[in-house]
Amino acid sequence: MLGLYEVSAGYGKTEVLHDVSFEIKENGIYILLGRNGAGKTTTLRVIAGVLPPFKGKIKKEGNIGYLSHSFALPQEMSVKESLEFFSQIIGGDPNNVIGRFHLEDILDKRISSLSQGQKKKLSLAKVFLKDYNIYLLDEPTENLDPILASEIRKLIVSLSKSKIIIYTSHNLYEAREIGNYVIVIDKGSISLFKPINEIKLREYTIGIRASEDLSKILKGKYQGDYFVINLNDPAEVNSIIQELMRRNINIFEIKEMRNPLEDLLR
Ligand SMILES: Nc1ncnc2c1ncn2[C@@H]1O[C@H](COP(=O)(O)OP(=O)(O)OP(=O)(O)O)[C@@H](O)[C@H]1O
Repeated sequence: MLGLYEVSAGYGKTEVLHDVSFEIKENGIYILLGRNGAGKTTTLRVIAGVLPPFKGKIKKEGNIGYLSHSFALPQEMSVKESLEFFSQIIGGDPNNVIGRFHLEDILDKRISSLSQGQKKKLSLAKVFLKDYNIYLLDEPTENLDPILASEIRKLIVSLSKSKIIIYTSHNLYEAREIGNYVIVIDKGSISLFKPINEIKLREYTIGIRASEDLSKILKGKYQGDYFVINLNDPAEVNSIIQELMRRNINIFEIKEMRNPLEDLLR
């Protein structure tokens, strides 16, 4: 369980979060969305306890693992030394994370010489050294190659059955793929807190490039080369493809034109 009750917070005299309230009782992945500077990182910092709020109450049951955006790794240590150091402080066995986060080849490298993605892998390894009840993950897949990003998403999805995970991301496709709930923060205030399914189902827009004029066959309109169709459910794509194939129309391309989550940030 995690609850924020009329929490205001900021830096110096500047208030960044204004009366933020929400309660999380169910396990799952809560995607925290918002424009740059909206207050996502500040929200996570307040929950993690590294930034004391100006006012309000925070209730947390269980321990918290925090993947910070700006976590300072010990630059002079090697990857291996840093993992041993973290495990002495917070517990856990480095051997359990070395393979999981593909750190084998960089164990002897100094942290100061790592790429951004390698640093991210190490920061993730630190968070997953130990088992927590609540995970706060600030852009966990940023700077990762697509293979590792996909593995991290799978790991997070499998964990989410028994954990509360708050996840910030600017990747709306990723958010849609793995999120159970979406929390939108707009200029320091919560503007939406909803199951992601309800948002997914609202509208789905695809564009089709094909060998024939589709306006005589389907409901929609042309935008450039693409015939654009609004669907209520992504599964409707299947019947459209079948219909076009039945008419011997060649489909060159089908793409998603707009992600419904985008609308939440406007
Ligand atoms: N250490 C700090 N000192 C002063 N102001 C800060 C500090 N950190 C953040 N801010 C300000 O607080 C506001 C919210 O920042 P925050 O990092 O929480 O936003 P965010 O939603 O995580 O943004 P982004 O998507 O760009 O990472 C911004 O206006 C930012 O300039």
